[in-house]
Amino acid sequence: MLSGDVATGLQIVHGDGVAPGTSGVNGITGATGATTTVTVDAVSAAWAERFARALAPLRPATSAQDGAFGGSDGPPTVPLPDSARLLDELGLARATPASLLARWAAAADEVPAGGRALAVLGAGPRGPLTVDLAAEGPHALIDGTAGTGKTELLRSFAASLAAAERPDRLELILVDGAGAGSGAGAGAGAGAGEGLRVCTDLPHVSTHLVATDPVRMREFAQALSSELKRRAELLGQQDFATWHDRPHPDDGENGGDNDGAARTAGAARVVAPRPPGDIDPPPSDTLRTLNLRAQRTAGAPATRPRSLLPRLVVIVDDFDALVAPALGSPGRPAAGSVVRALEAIARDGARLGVHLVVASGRPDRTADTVAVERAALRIALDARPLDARPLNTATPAHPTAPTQATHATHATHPTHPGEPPRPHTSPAASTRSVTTTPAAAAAPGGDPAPGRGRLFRADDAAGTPFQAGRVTGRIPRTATQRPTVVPLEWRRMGDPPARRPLRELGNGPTDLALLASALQRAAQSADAPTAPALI
Ligand SMILES: Nc1ncnc2c1ncn2[C@@H]1O[C@H](COP(=O)(O)OP(=O)(O)OP(=O)(O)O)[C@@H](O)[C@H]1O
Repeated sequence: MLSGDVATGLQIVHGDGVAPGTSGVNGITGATGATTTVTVDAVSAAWAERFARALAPLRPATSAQDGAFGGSDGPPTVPLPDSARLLDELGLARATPASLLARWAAAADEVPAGGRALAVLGAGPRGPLTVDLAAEGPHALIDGTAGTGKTELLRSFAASLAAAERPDRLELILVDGAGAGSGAGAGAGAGAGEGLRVCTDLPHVSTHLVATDPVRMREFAQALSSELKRRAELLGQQDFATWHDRPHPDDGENGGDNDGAARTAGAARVVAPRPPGDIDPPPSDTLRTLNLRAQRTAGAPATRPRSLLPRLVVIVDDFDALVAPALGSPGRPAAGSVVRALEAIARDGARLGVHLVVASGRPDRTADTVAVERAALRIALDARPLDARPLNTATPAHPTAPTQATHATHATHPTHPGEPPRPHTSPAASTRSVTTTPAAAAAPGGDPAPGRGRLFRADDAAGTPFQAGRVTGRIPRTATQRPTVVPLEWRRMGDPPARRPLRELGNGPTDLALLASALQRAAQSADAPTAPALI
């Protein structure tokens, strides 16, 4: 019973819950008479409302009601937006060098040896959805039919990896497996048709290969294999994190002229760091292995301390076009060598601090590859909910996940021109990839939104839905003070406030350009050298 002008007097009457009308205290029915009197804090209605709203989104950690409250098997806690801006999900709506430096500094303090490999994929049911390649990978696979947003997600992957860690601790290598400008998504929006090239201004990117020139492709494959060898020799018996965890007396002190033999006692021979790449421009349009590092750091020291062994993430678009190149495609003669180098990463990369992130539009061509088999993180891009997909495509992504009636889709592999016949795919292999037949891209009742997907971690067969963050959208117009009115169900009262729909500036710079510029300035002021180009 609450009394007083602002209801601060509280009398607890201990009742027995019996029928109404029996004797009680102060007219309380069903009470036995025992009372406790307390004085409660006076709070204003506004305070109470704020408190209630703050509590409303909280859910029991484990509860029988998990399903109702959006536990892992239940409905999403927050409905996914139709589109998401990567910079918002990163908390970098105004990407500034200072905000990036703060992030990198936090990473240096908190992260286990070897540095961060964190990527924000986009908006998930409980806020930004993040994957950690170091802890949950080491490798990731993105499956999706044409136009579902694979290239854009790879770009966002690269951008958010870069936002999380300094360029001297994280290096990115980009491969456009089908050549830039191919694919159904090549026609619209900023960066359309450019493949991963739009990411080359990120200071973390050392090398960008477009798989159209056999000579450069072979050079690339050889250089990548040499890099793995260099790392294996440098690390000896240790793994990447252990190596970084050990004291490095020459770190940053003498520019690496001491090969660190003492600190790596017991380690194998220490090999020279990669030489910086040449500074010649790419000889032709189709031959696009850019020497980015040399262009950006003209005048920088030619080598870096040997102890600077960054984590390396190799991001590959159109992996299927490398595995089964089309007849007559210019890169076809050398595609096998690139695939073999990538597969060496899939096999040995974990210990060497090298990660592989591949996107495939044709799981029937890539399901049997080591790169796909070793991908512990799997992303299926498909706009429709799982229950709206044909049975043979609604496949649990992870090999250890229970399988459904899924074997029909890829029961046989087409043999591509020039390829030896391949063995009949086992049912298990056919469930390794997550995507769908080409027809699955069309949702009933309209086009699916690109970027809608589901992340499958090793221990999560059901997967987590998300809307991929877009990073090549134009910087949105600045916010106005106009109120936004949105209908809200009462069950959603505790959700974070709805965001105003984005209105992009027609021809302004893209978010990616904004972020890359801020990253470059941050890298410069942090004196964070990046790896030399691979070739
Ligand atoms: N997360 C996203 N949000 C909004 N639009 C997106 C998103 N991802 C992709 N798009 C748009 O969808 C179209 C196709 O995207 P993208 O090229 O990344 O698809 P894709 O799966 O790589 O296609 P393809 O296999 O044909 O190369 C592009 O116009 C792109 O701008």
